[in-house]
Amino acid sequence: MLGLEQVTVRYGSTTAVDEVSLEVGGDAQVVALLGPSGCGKSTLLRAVAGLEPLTSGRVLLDGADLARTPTHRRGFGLVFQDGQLFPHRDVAANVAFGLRMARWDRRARQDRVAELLELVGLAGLGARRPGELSGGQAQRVALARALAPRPRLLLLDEPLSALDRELRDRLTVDLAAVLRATGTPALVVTHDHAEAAALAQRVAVMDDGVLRQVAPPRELWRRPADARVAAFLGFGLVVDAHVRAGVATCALGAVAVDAPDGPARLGLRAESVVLRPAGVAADVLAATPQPDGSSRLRLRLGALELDAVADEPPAPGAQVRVGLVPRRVAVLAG
Ligand SMILES: Nc1ncnc2c1ncn2[C@@H]1O[C@H](COP(=O)(O)OP(=O)(O)OP(=O)(O)O)[C@@H](O)[C@H]1O
Repeated sequence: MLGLEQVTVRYGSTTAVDEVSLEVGGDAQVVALLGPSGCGKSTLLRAVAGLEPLTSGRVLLDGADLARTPTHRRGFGLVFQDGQLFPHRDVAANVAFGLRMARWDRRARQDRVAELLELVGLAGLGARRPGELSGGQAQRVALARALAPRPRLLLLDEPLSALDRELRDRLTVDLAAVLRATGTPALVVTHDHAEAAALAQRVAVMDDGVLRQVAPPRELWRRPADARVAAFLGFGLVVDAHVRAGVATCALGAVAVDAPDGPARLGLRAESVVLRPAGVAADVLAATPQPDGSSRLRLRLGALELDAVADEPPAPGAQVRVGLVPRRVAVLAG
């Protein structure tokens, strides 16, 4: 179990990481660190790896302080965005690198390399050079290399972000399966919501060096801590509502929510709002076609402007009736 206790990293007058406390392992085997560019995600990961000195705070592994343990003695596996494979060694030698360092004997190395290449779906490619691999294959090799010496923790910094969307979606599924299969605790830095939700049991939202919220993905997207976290998670609009007996009433009508009676704030994204024959009237300001044939609408409803999705695109200037989809509406916690 990795434990961060009030970890702070400063560069001169910039506080890149500000008193972050977090646990990785146990029932949160994979934790995703999600946040906008420049919020301090990479700095935190580098601090855990021992590549960045802490200004204050502690990094603990199974209760032991790592302050005096250099990077190569921490037993962590690292994977970066661009793989950073050794270009002059073949795939098998890349995967075997950590095993050589740890003085595994030849036979054990060969077996482990074969096992890892199989695990990441590259069996038979051991003799290839990195230059002969696709981007996706190279990232799989980087993952195999990091996992080979049975690390105590995996640190992944945007491991899939250099890949195109389709490949990335496929590799996300594979990466989740590999992490589950090996049971290795992992801290994954990403700015991709779908990737965070697919990989992690817990998502930590970081902003301006501070952890704003740590929660399982489902809970995070249903109950963001505040308007700032909600906005980062894609809830572009926050509306006031009143809850009674599990039903919230707001400018967009009534919607079932899991919240106590009283005032509440609802986070809405385009997918939260759909056309409903008996819904609330709104004017269409614009309709943008989506790749799947649906449309994204910009609507005006009284003083509000909001986004919605529609299967059939209405003409700009038309009036539509809209309502809310319960499971796509967030209730802000604060
Ligand atoms: N070596 C450094 N010296 C000075 N400032 C740095 C250094 N590394 C990072 N910073 C600053 O610390 C802050 C956090 O940077 P960091 O790279 O951790 O963010 P990030 O969330 O990983 O961003 P991105 O998603 O763009 O990679 C930024 O303001 C950055 O400019």
